[in-house]
Amino acid sequence: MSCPVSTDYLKLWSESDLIRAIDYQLARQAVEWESRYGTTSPQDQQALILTACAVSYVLGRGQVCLELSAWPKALAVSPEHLPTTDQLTRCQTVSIATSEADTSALFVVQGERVYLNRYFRYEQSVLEQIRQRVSPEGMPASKALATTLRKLFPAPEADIDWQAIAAATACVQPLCVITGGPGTGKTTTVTRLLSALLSENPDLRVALAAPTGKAAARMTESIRQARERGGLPHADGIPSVSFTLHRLLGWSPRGFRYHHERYLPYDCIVVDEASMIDLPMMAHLLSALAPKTRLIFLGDRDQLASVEAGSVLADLCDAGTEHGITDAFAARLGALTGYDMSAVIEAECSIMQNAMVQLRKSHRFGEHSGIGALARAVNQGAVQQADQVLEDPAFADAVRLAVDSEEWQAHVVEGYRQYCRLIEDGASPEWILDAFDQFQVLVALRSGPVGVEETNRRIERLLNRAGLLSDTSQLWYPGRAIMITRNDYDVGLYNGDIGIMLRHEGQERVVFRDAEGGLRFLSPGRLPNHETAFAMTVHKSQGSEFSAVMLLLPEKWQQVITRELVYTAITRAKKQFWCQVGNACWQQALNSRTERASGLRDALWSNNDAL
Ligand SMILES: Nc1ncnc2c1ncn2[C@@H]1O[C@H](COP(=O)(O)OP(=O)(O)OP(=O)(O)O)[C@@H](O)[C@H]1O
Repeated sequence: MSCPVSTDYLKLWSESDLIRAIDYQLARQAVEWESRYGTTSPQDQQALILTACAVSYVLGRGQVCLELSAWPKALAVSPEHLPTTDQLTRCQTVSIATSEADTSALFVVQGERVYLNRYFRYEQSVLEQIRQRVSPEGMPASKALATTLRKLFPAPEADIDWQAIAAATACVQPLCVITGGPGTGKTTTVTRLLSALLSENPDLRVALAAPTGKAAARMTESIRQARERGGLPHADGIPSVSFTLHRLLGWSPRGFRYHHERYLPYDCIVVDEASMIDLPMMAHLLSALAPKTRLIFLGDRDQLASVEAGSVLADLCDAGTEHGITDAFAARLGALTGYDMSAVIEAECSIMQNAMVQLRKSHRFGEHSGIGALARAVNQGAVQQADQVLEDPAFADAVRLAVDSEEWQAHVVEGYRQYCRLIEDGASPEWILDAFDQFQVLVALRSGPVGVEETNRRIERLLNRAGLLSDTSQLWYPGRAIMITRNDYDVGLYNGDIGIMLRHEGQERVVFRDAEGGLRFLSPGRLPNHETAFAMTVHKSQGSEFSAVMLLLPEKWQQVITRELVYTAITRAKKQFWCQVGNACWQQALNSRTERASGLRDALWSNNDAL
């Protein structure tokens, strides 16, 4: 941009969808608020307009703050018009007047980072809680803990069993992160470690939670299976249901029931799919914990971050790096598990290092799994290696389809055939819901020829032409699969919940699974916001798994198509993964990372005093 910026100019940007209406509104309001506190130079005013717009714009893209060195490319501003550090500092004097007596700064500037005040406070609150909770050497434990852990994780091998280390860490750290890709044993480990904690204290009050209803339901099921496999002592103390985080914290339109003045009534809380937790939710969760409540996060640091702003899990894991820990903590873990931990001692440790364990060995995807090999290659951005996996006939479970072929359509018809048959036969709703989980089409974008809306229309037409679904030109027809897109606490449906339209007792009903594994039948008119779900975006698929996944990417690469997005899509598949993507888009996707600006990582690294 070469001409000076004015709010009128931003209005034009907003009207042509370059920025969001809310970005323009914030810039306009900033100028209004600023004018109450005296006049500034036109240059300062321009810097203020730009800063307000850019901070809001990056927030809409999941970034907690604006980093001056990473000015958003979409806001094409020539270097001479970029705000200077001095101007930013002066921007801090702009305040929001909530009442005559009460004003608070609109922005907080920290070096090169500019935050909206509220987000700065969330970040500070998370940081403060982590500093208070992570303990350099861990909490004291009973003498029996080592014996219990060695029974639960028997036969020390030559190589360190990181599941045993993760369990020991979570038993002695008030806050702990266990990260790992699919099938690395996060659920198995947490089930065993809960058994160990319950052996220490049979009255321990445990809660299980996840960010979405779908993820909570999956956690319930995984924990049930792990309990059944385990034959674990005190397994009765492990809950058989999981909450959504909103439900755990007692959210209502009036606010949260549990907060810094009324703590959650649990001694230990396990949160699965923690990569999906955004910064405001993380701040609420941490502040609602009693000082002695233990918190265990499970998640995959390499997955896409939350849809809303923040990438807290990845930030915590980045501050934990590899398996390095302090010598005192290594001795502690060694005594608990029987492993020699001397090889992983690091002199310089961040505060998170003694509280984060990464599981690397996948027990689901062995050496011969194409899905596992592809996920690893994509994660490393190794395009050539990923291509080899996709082309190697030995890896039949990870296959690339030619862009101009109609092959994907044949797979879609096959993928949904069994599901459609069950609909036609009027099979039990449980079977139908199970059949729907067998296959899923994933896309990266909302609009365009390979966007979610158009792809759903194409799939409906395909299934109709194949004689598998009828009446697909109607809004509601038997077999229409929908996904809820907004939490509705009154109806009890949550973002990501999947429902299927059926004829039930002579009525049109949409069937959902509830958190306890039962069924709910609702009339279509009662549903909160929803959309057709034969295809869904990769973002919406987080927290779900399917037997087979088909990923459709557009020919032309777009900024949202990153390595993390492709990795998340691949790791939704349990048995089969197909993707249709052109070379250029594939290469660029694997070479692009999702950038998430935040001050958390640096702050966690800089606080070494406690260690
Ligand atoms: N140490 C182990 N030895 C053998 N099998 C294991 C081990 N740990 C886990 N498994 C098996 O690997 C599979 C995946 O384990 P689990 O569900 O605990 O992984 P996860 O990391 O929670 O997976 P997801 O990311 O899908 O939630 C299960 O069948 C489990 O029994």
